[in-house]
Amino acid sequence: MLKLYTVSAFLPLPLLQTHTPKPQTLTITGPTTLSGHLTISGSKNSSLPLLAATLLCSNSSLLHNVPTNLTDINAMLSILRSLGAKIEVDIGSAQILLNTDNVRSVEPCLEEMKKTRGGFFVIGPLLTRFGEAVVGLPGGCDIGERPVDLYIRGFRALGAVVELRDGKMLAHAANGRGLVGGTFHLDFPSVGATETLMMAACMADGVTMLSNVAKEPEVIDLARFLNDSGACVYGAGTDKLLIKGKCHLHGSEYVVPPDRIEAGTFMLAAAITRSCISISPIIPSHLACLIDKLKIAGCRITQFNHDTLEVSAMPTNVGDRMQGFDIKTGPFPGFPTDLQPLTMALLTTCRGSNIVEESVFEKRMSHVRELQKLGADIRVCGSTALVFGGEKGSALHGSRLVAADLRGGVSLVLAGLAAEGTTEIDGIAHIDRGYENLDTKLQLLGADIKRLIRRPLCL
Ligand SMILES: CC(=O)N[C@H]1[C@@H](OP(=O)(O)OP(=O)(O)OC[C@H]2O[C@@H](n3ccc(=O)[nH]c3=O)[C@H](O)[C@@H]2O)O[C@H](CO)[C@@H](O)[C@@H]1O
Ligand SMILES: C=C(OP(=O)(O)O)C(=O)O
Repeated sequence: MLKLYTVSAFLPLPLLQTHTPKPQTLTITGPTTLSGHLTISGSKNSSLPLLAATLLCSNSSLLHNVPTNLTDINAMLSILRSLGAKIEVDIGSAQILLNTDNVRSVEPCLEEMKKTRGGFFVIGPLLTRFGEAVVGLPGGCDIGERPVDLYIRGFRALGAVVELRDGKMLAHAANGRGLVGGTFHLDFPSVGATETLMMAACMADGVTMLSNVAKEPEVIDLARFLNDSGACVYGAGTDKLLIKGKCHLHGSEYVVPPDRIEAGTFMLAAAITRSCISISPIIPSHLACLIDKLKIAGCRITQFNHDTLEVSAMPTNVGDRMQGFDIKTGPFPGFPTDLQPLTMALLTTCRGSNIVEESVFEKRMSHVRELQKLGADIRVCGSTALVFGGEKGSALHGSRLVAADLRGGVSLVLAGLAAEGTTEIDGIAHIDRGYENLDTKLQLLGADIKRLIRRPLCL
């Protein structure tokens, strides 16, 4: 079996992928210096629960600034369509119009469910709207065990009978009618469980009190959309939610905010390449932790207007030895776990021995082995990594790598931008789940990065 490679500049992903996409490879030639301005897409992790929440709303809902060129978003749209939702996507204006009035099914397509963790959000709206739901257990990045115990116990607190069977969660209202308000304390402030239980409680009969909930900006977005649609959700952004159930929610319009993780990714890209770029729109308070760390490293971060940041990591700002720093991930407002692998890539090029502690997911270290192939000196013990940059930071060199998950995959792209020579990265379907046109955006900033489609040739 021989393989042929063909080059394509930018391949928009089809809206509905009915076929298995051909394996693709990113090839990066470094080291690169980036410059210019970049527009940040709408947030994937806000869009996914918002799309699910439209199952609670009568008439049409209109979402603006949705990152429509993500496989995660397209899998979510397929899941909603499999339930009977009518959906119109305007790719050019990043708008999605949804009407779920004709939804009758409580069991979304199992195959589509396997493609995205976000698809599991539909269980909350389905259970509260129809009194029952049968939903495949969530997929998503392989970064830990990712159990669903908080969802199960939360639904039970709202009067549901829940069991796991044949890779699915089966839930129905114990009273045969619908969910009822209840009280539930989350052992850990899980983002997905908070959002799912919030949606379920919106149409439960009575008042629900959820404590130790997630405070992530995406939770606040969902609460805003639900309240705009007639729900009564109080306390979003604090660790307690009080939700008064309503019999009826109506459609509304919502503008998805910029993706804080994509913004952080490009800030780190500027830092690792010792470049100066600007990005907008962003909400600086969503990135406070990263901004603080980059300032410690010596980067100059300047805010223009309310939504534009310039990140300068030019040698004139940071010297030729960027200062390292330690990080410990945690729920918002802590350091985002989604930026941990990318920050680790930067730290390999910084001075000193720096500690990266992953406290949210127990298995989010798969990028380490690949970064080591580039010459990085990293030692891992459990969920903690020690990154040795030495006096100057490691000098990375190109290699052939495999992305094993979304953010781990993009950490390899960042390292490839800084490495001497050519880096090839396979497994980029993981990256396409969560980054719109990453290669095209980096090209616009001056990176030498190409997407290759691998066509196996059988002789
Ligand atoms: C689509 C989406 O928004 N994904 C984000 C969401 O994932 P997701 O919602 O899956 O992450 P969670 O906040 O639920 O997970 C945090 C921790 O809680 C644990 N847990 C969760 C639920 C449960 O029932 N039991 C349990 O033990 C998980 O195993 C993990 O260790 O938040 C994560 C943490 O910010 C981000 O990395 C993901 O990008
Ligand atoms: C882990 C992520 O996504 P998911 O929760 O969908 O696996 C992510 O966005 O980094």
